[in-house]
Amino acid sequence: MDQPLQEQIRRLPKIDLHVHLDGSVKPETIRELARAQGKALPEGAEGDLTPWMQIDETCSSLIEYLSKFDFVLPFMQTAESLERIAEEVVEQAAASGCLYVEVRFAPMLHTLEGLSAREAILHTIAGLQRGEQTFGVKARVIVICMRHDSVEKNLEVIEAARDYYGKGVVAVDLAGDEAGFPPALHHDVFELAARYELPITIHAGEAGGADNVRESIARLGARRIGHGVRITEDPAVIELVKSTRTPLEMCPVSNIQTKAVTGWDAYPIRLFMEQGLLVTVNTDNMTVSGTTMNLEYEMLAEHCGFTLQELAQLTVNSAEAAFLDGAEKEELKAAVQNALRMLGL
Ligand SMILES: O=c1[nH]cnc2c1ncn2[C@@H]1O[C@H](CO)[C@@H](O)[C@H]1O
Ligand SMILES: [Zn+2]
Repeated sequence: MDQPLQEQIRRLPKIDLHVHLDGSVKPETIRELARAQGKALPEGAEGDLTPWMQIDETCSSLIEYLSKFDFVLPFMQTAESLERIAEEVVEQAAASGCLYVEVRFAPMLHTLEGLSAREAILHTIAGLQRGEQTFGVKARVIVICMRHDSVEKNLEVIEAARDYYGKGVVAVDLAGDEAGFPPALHHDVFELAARYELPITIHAGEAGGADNVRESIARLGARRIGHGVRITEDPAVIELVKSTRTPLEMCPVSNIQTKAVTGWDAYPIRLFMEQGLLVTVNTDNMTVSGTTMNLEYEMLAEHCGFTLQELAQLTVNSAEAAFLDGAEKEELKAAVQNALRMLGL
């Protein structure tokens, strides 16, 4: 990529609304946590741990992509590890010029050694707050229900999220194996979330079809959609996303890796923008996908011909789509506009 454009992308303000905590752990941190926690790393994991944590070009599906998370989760079962990793996600976001991040994680995945779901949330918020103070990037939590978990377990997650709503938590989500566990299984869970007036985002239209997006908006009350790339399969769903002004949290590098689309040529981001959808661009998993916000924007410039103005518009969209309330949201929008003005954009 030509140097000046890369440099200009670095200076653009950015916002990451879709980044998983457990998919964004620095490899050196896992080595240090393993040592501190007295846990062995698998045989052969002597040098750089990146290959154990990052997917490569041979990835054929979301299922294969999700297998990478098994490596890190054993080291993310303590208060200290959650706080440190959360803080380091904010550090990485700062390095990519982010003004704001919404970091998501599934508390139940961190309860294997005695932490409760509430404690997992509390410590993740504490880590993000430390990161916010140190690196100057505002950071909030999205609490995830896993698709393969029972309704009872996910109702518990919603209860825990509710306790921290407005105290660091901004929304709830549904993630995991979309093809194996359709949205219909989770009606009761998101009905409770809606009753508590928790904002909802749902991973849909990634490893499943456009119907999952329709169902997530119409039946689960989703206010944003994670990915949504496969709404191309049904014009009526595109229309629904448009008429409800539902922002799409697109994650280009991840979507190419999980084969949600066949390749960059088929990546529908430009199509969605032309159709008037509110599109945002995010990392999904910085370590698993080997990406950063800077790299996502560079890829769009390189493969989809995005100009600097078009990239700037994506950040404006993200500020609009953020799960922040009144004054805080206005502040974020103003910060984006200020930063763009300083760049002459
Ligand atoms: O792109 C994705 N689609 C669906 N599920 C995902 C994706 N990325 C991560 N996770 C799942 O979310 C869990 C909590 O962060 C991760 O452990 C992973 O299983
Ligand atoms: Zn995701």
